[in-house]
Amino acid sequence: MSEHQDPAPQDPTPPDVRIDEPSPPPKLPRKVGTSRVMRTKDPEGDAAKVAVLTGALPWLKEFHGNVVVIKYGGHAMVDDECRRAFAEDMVFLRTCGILPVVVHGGGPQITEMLGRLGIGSEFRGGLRVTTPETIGVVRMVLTGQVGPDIVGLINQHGPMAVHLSGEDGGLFTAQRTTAVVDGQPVDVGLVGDVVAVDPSPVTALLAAGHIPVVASVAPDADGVVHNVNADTAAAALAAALGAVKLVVLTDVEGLYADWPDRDSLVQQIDARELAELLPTLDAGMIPKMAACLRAVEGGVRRATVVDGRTPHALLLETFTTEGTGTMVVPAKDQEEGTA
Ligand SMILES: Nc1ncnc2c1ncn2[C@@H]1O[C@H](COP(=O)(O)OP(=O)(O)O)[C@@H](O)[C@H]1O
Ligand SMILES: CC(=O)N[C@@H](CCC(=O)OP(=O)(O)O)C(=O)O
Repeated sequence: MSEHQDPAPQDPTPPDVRIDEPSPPPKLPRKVGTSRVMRTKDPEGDAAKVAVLTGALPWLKEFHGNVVVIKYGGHAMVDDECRRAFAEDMVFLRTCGILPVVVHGGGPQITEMLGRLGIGSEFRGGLRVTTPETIGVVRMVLTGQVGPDIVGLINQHGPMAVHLSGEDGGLFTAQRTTAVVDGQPVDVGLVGDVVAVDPSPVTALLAAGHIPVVASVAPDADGVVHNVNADTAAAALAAALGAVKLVVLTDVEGLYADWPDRDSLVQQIDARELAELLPTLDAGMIPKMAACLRAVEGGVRRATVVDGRTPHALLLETFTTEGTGTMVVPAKDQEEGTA
């Protein structure tokens, strides 16, 4: 596998969702502690700091004014330090003129709430078996608990984040789907795939200087609400927004080609190689890697799976050439038409 690549030439988002001049983010309150302190000379330390800052320049140029979709998985939300770091990273991106859009999961939080209500959880092919009783709990936890918690964390830095779900403003239309187990389709109840996206509620929030935070429940064409895997929702939204990048934050270092062999971490993989590997993957990774593939095939230039348990892994991934985690790129002959 080769290294993470240098920035590709600037390539704007499609005209219908393009945000030409992002409005400046709201002014952040001035914090005590930003003044300089006396320190001893440290030329080597200073040179390292300068190298980090100048090394970020090509990436700042590449992403400025462009949408980056961040999938924030429920397993990456459990540690307080990581949650605070995640919120800082969102504000960092927005303050740099990048347009972050968060799509959040909440699988463990849903499982916990179902347990408290005496309802069991079953997953098939990485998807939750969702009964009419379960979908009520999924909707309540994602839109009434996990989403507002993320908004609250980000908004400690200023009133930037706004929550919405796939039900709001016609954002997502779902269609009932099946899981794939041993190559066979399996019914998992009220679980949907995203078959249409109207990104205008999200682009309106971006244009107003906000950070949209999106929950992955969505109505079908008849208005019946479905449970959508958050990786799937993030990929569909990233493609519809013409995002330059999808970053998936999870609880593992990246994709292991030969799970659980820790020597098999994949640094970079192209869409064709991933399509071949996909049928061999275990449950949790199937929707995640299928989502990365879908995003890249939908025109997103890069999709990366990053360890959300490491504070600021997202910044490392975004602003360094080495990156971190696993990066999915278009296959060479697919690269041309890629956004
Ligand atoms: N090939 C693989 N590479 C990495 N992780 C894998 C692989 N196969 C299965 N996994 C499991 O998938 C988990 C991530 O999926 P999941 O729990 O659904 O994450 P999230 O809640 O972030 O969506 C990892 O913690 C790991 O246990
Ligand atoms: C259909 C399906 O499985 N939906 C997921 C939605 C939440 C999610 O995807 O959360 P994570 O990203 O934290 O896994 C679920 O019910 O758990």
